[in-house]
Amino acid sequence: MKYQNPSSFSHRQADKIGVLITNLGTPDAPTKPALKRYLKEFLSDPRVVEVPRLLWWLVLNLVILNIRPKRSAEAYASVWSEQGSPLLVHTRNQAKALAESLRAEHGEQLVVDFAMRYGNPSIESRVDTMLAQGVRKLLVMPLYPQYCASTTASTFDKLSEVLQRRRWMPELRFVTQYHDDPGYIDALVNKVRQFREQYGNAQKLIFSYHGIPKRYLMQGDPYHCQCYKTTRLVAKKLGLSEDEYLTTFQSRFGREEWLKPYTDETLKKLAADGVESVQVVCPGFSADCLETIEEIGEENRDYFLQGGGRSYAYIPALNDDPEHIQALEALIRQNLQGWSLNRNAEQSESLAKELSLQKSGYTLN
Ligand SMILES: C=CC1=C(C)c2cc3[nH]c(cc4nc(cc5[nH]c(cc1n2)c(C)c5CCC(=O)O)C(CCC(=O)O)=C4C)c(C)c3C=C
Ligand SMILES: [Fe+2]
Ligand SMILES: [Fe+2]
Repeated sequence: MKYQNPSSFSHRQADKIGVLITNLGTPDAPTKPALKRYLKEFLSDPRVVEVPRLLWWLVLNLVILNIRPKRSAEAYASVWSEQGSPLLVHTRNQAKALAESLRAEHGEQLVVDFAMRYGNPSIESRVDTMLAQGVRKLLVMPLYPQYCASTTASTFDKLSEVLQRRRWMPELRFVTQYHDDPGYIDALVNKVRQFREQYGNAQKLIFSYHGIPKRYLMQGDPYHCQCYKTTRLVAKKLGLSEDEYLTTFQSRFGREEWLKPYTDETLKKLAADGVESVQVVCPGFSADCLETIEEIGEENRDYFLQGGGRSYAYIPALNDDPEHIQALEALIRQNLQGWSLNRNAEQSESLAKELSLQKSGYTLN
């Protein structure tokens, strides 16, 4: 069937509102075959690698997927816990905390879940579960504070690809960014403050964001500007002067130029210039993952300390900190406005009355 319906659909279901938070995704296991599957899906996305398809197919399948999975599997193994990949664990906890606080107020009418753009749990599986539960209004919120076509728009592509194959699509809302949201900014400010109260200050606070090719910025992607604005708002609230903080970009991939200054080169230079202490915060990552724990927490620490620096600290992501959950909850409420959450009994009735199938002689499976 070209257009599918959820198998458990029933006209007797009351309408529900769904909130789906998403993140990038992660391999199913820290192994070479799992990494090959994950990287193939991720790096085949034309929103991520904007290169002519045939050329990229050859490079990806003949070179990258024969080299990278082994190296990446080793890196993932170093951050993996008993519960799984950090990104999966934190995102699951975020969804659980949001479900608890939102459902405490709105009850069964609201369904909260999470999905991953690549790998599992897939957007397709979670959207189908929601449709089967009777979700007729769906709010999707990718946990990328700064908009980027490679992440935010790619999530929308996937969502619309799934819904293109469904008979009954829900009403839809999609959050594209929250880089300057006051709740998000305050959560970051307090995270840095609390860290500094406990461990003391550093000469420099580095705001490190995931990089993208510079080409994407030149072609109009607002990501770079939104990163700088997040930094500026946080630094201002912290009362930092211009020489006390920096914005940098990490996680380069491939040979072309990415957004500069690069985090690793900056840390090497700071050490060489005699800076003794730095703290690094990664506001673009709503959850700790390989790129923060291993790349910032370990690899870049080594660059700085081996280059002559004396003190290096990574300030963890907001993860499921109560203040982060509150900020996300406020954003969700804001975006649910007008979707009546406290419907009266009459409105909550199912479609069973209007479509009295038995009476008209139809049966639906
Ligand atoms: C190839 C190009 C890539 C672009 C463009 C890119 C943009 C981008 N990525 C994130 C967030 C994350 N990326 C993560 C891992 C990761 N990213 C790339 C490549 C690009 N990212 C690769 C190949 C990998 C896999 C890891 C590896 O093999 O080295 C992660 C971590 C996932 C995890 O499981 O822990 C996140 C999160 C953003 C926000 C972004 C653009 C703004
Ligand atoms: Fe990435
Ligand atoms: Fe900019």
